[in-house]
Amino acid sequence: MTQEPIVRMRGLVKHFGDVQALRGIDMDLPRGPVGLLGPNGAGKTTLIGLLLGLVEPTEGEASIAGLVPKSRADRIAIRKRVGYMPESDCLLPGMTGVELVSTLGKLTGLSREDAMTRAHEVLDYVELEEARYRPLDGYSTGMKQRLKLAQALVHDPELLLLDEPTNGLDPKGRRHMLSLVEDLGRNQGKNILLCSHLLPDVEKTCDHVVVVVKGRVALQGSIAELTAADEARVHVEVEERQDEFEIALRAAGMSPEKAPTKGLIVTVPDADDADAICEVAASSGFHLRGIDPVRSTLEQVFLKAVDGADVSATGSRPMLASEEAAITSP
Ligand SMILES: Nc1ncnc2c1ncn2[C@@H]1O[C@H](COP(=O)(O)OP(=O)(O)OP(=O)(O)O)[C@@H](O)[C@H]1O
Repeated sequence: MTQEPIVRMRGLVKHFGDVQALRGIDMDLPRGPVGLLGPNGAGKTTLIGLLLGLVEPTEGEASIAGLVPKSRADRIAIRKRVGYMPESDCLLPGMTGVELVSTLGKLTGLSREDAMTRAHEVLDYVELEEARYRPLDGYSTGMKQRLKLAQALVHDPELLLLDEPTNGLDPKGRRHMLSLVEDLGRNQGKNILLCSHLLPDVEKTCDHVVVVVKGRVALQGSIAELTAADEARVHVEVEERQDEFEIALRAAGMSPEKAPTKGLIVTVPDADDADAICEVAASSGFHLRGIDPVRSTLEQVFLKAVDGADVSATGSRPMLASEEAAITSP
């Protein structure tokens, strides 16, 4: 049986004066960890604001687990069922970590005792051990980000909205944050909407992706399906004499190209039907080392989706895997 989508959006439009932040979003968000990707200004934060009832739509409607943010009663119910980790600093100066998390837990409707018990549990989870008793003003950026995640988790919500959780983190802090998000989605079965402009973050933690460009959904689907084997292309390697094999393939009417590292990429009518390549190899005495369907990377899928949109300026589009080295190298 297919599960109900956790979030539904129908005809969502949002204008800020002349700015058309969202231009008609229709989307059913599946359960599990979902990445919300898009260039700066695409409308991601506006979408999250609409889901939380912090922003009113100009047109259309959104719902979370059947609850509608524009209804006041539903907004209160949504607060109990949704955990929100904002991109901006939301921490109250002067408080200790445990005071902040338990206070925000009470605001979601937990009793004093439950809020305190849960605060300790989630602070353990994000590894803020003894730091929990220190004023949060002295926390490092990484500790503050983990504290923000802890407050989003305190009431064990059904849906987590995480807005740029790795923002400002050094490589070690980023790895730690991603391992927590991955654990929440993959091992603890949390529904997550991870809003990010970092493509590798989404690739590591999410099963499903939604790409928003200029206020519209440019692409959505399961990452496995979107990057599934390209039906028409296979990667071929021979034991030796690759150049001669390439010539033999051309003579047989195919158009092989050199693969970026080694081997050849050959376009065939169907990736499962590589018989023609095997026949060329057998008839000319080449020993095949392997024939594998070519998979797309999320990076290629993303670039295809935003084709036509202006993604050329550095910093105005999600970071690609090839650029990840800069943020992952120690
Ligand atoms: N309160 C507001 N008043 C006016 N314009 C706004 C407001 N909030 C957002 N916008 C505009 O709406 C558009 C979408 O903004 P939004 O913050 O939702 O994008 P985003 O995808 O989250 O971008 P970023 O990754 O930079 O945070 C932008 O052009 C932005 O300038």
